[in-house]
Amino acid sequence: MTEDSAAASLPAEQAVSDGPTAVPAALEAALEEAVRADRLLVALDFDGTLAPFTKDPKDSRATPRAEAALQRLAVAEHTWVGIISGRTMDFLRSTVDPQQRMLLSGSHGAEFDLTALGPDAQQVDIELSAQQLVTLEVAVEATHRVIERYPGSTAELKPAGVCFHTRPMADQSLSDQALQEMLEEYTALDGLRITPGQQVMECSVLGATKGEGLNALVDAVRADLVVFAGDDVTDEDAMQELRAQDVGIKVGDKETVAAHRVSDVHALAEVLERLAELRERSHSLR
Ligand SMILES: O=P(O)(O)OC[C@H]1O[C@H](O[C@H]2O[C@H](CO)[C@@H](O)[C@H](O)[C@H]2O)[C@H](O)[C@@H](O)[C@@H]1O
Repeated sequence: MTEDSAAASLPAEQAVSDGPTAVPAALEAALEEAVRADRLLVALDFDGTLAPFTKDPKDSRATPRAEAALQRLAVAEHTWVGIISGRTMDFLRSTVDPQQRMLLSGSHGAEFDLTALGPDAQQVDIELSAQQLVTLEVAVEATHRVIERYPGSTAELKPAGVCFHTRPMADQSLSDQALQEMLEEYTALDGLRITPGQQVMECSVLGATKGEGLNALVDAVRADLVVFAGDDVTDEDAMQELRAQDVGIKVGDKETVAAHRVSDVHALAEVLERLAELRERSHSLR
């Protein structure tokens, strides 16, 4: 049994309840330790972790509680908030962090905007070779072929890839079938990194992972300790990079190497609130 599955099996009254939060006891203990770090990075996936799923990807937003906690953490001393997402940098800049307080890694670790650290900070944009552009075009054509066969499915175009969405489809078994067909189409093509997700099948002509995204943020702020949360398969690439002292939190019930688990975006928002509160308190005592 992992530390947190032990915590999850505790009776409700044994969960720590302090003010508005009810964080599992093992996770509460890990957060109390984490806030003692000199340099703390709080790194988060976006969809399914901060934001509930929506039919149209353009509509998704972090929950108000998560957003408020992130803003508190982003202005806390020696504390940085990072977003490591499959979303495009345009979406992260315009919708997730318009106030430019966060470190951003988009397209699953392929692009970065670290200007929250200062005007000279690193920015990495996506540049594709001629061959990669051709591969991307072929992948987009394959996506449209499957969309024609499955009404309701949609495509989300990205600078280095394409995301095939089935959430708008009413019939779950047809949605599963469509995802399988999309996987087969992408697998038949060379030069693609394929990442299944929550009612999406995504491919990219770049091989970057969220593990690389996380390591770049850790290096940029020289973080002693990371708290990372994510819900999906691609987040496991970042979970795998966590060090002994770091805190990994899985959102939802998918398989994970993380030591801790919470049920959904709302439970994660409570954890972030608690983290903000503990970090502020620990600084006020220094
Ligand atoms: O790494 P993430 O921040 O979790 O992004 C992964 C993909 O998330 C988005 O798709 C998911 O959220 C959509 C909006 O709620 C939902 O419609 C879809 O079913 C989910 O899979 C996003 O649209 C993709 O671009 C991201 O790669």
